Amino acid sequence: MSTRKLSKALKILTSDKCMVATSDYNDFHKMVKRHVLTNVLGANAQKRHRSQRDTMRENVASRLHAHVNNSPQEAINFREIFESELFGIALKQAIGKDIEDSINVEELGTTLSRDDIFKVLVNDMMDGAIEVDWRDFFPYLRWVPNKTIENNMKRLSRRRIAVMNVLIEEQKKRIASGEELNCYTDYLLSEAKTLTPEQITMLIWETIIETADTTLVTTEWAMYELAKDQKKQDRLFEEIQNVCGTDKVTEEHLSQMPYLGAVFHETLRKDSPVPIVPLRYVHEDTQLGGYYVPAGTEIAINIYGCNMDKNRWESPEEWKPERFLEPKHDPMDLYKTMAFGAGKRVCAGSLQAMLIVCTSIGRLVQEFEWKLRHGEEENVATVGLTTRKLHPMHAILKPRNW
Ligand code: HEM
Repeated sequence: MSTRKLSKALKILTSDKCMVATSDYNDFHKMVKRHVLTNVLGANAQKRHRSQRDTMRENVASRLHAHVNNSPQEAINFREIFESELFGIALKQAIGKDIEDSINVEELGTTLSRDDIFKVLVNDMMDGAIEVDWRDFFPYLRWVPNKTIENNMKRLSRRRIAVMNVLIEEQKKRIASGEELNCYTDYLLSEAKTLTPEQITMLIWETIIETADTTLVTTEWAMYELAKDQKKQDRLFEEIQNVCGTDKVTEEHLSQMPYLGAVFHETLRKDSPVPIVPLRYVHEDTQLGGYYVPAGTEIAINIYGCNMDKNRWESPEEWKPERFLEPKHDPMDLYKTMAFGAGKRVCAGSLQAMLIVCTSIGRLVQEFEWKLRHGEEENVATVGLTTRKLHPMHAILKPRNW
């Protein structure tokens, strides 16, 4: 049951399954998953991209300090800063560099700023992915035209491809001038000879959208929970002080900080960023948990439901990192909440997500005391394909002396 079935909207937005995450389970999937792990997301690739993550943490910390220095009483919109820095990492991994100026997209007859590009490549696509075409639910009526949704998806897709083509053309010129960078574009252009230009464009874009969203969602929820619960935040700060002393939190410290790991896992459990695994499609008759599952069945795995099951978790509605400190939990086991799925289609980005989320939370709590803005506690609604907070968290920060 390792293949995917897509909605009409997703078929258009993924250029008919032309991504690792949405492809059928076949040779194409195996090849492109190997490519993304080799150059971007696998353990060795992540070592090579290490300095980008370190730079990101420094940038986030200094932007937060700048805000506190200028307006200490004013609540900060954490998402604005974190999202922008995360997009920077996504671009560096994908095309080798961040976007500093605006770019001219001739095909669209316009010039786009970095924020506009983020919207075209990430936000518009996330919104498009949850467009509901009623024909998905009544396949025997698929012949009835529904041009509004179809045209809208085609427009979004065309804009995304136009922007990606400009970014990739710039990199081709750079490579032709003799400047090579450690990034997915350089790798695919030189190694993936059997892929078409359209496939290469889609695969490069895929790493951008995947880096830019779920990691933000997880970090924002974790900071919300910590800012809401002073005692748990103090406990984490104490652990950071004991382990890091006067050094800044780095990736080397992670294995010595079980409470930080527990904060990560508990956030994935209670605020699962991908609450339902992208639909799996059964391509061969099979057995699952003693049940016969015929080929052609679509399976939706409700991770949120599993993680809120009272028979498995005590008081599941409470955010309690302590539950992950029990000896039965191995802190490096990324799959105890199933937040990253499992099996052949397991998330390829779990290591990157863990490294960025954990070190960011550690550094943010090391630098500042976090308190939610008045009235912020009630803002728990979510919106979108992932569990993005509907209202970005606003917190008041107080620099710590450490
Ligand atoms: C906390 C952050 C993240 C969560 C919770 C998450 C969750 C998931 C889930 C549930 C799946 C489907 C797994 C299945 O069907 O069993 C998935 C697939 C995938 N994810 Fe993630 N993800 C995260 C971060 C990332 C990042 C940062 C990247 C890459 C930059 C990424 C890349 C992928 C890819 C390529 C797949 C498709 C794998 C395949 O189909 O073989 N993910 N993710």
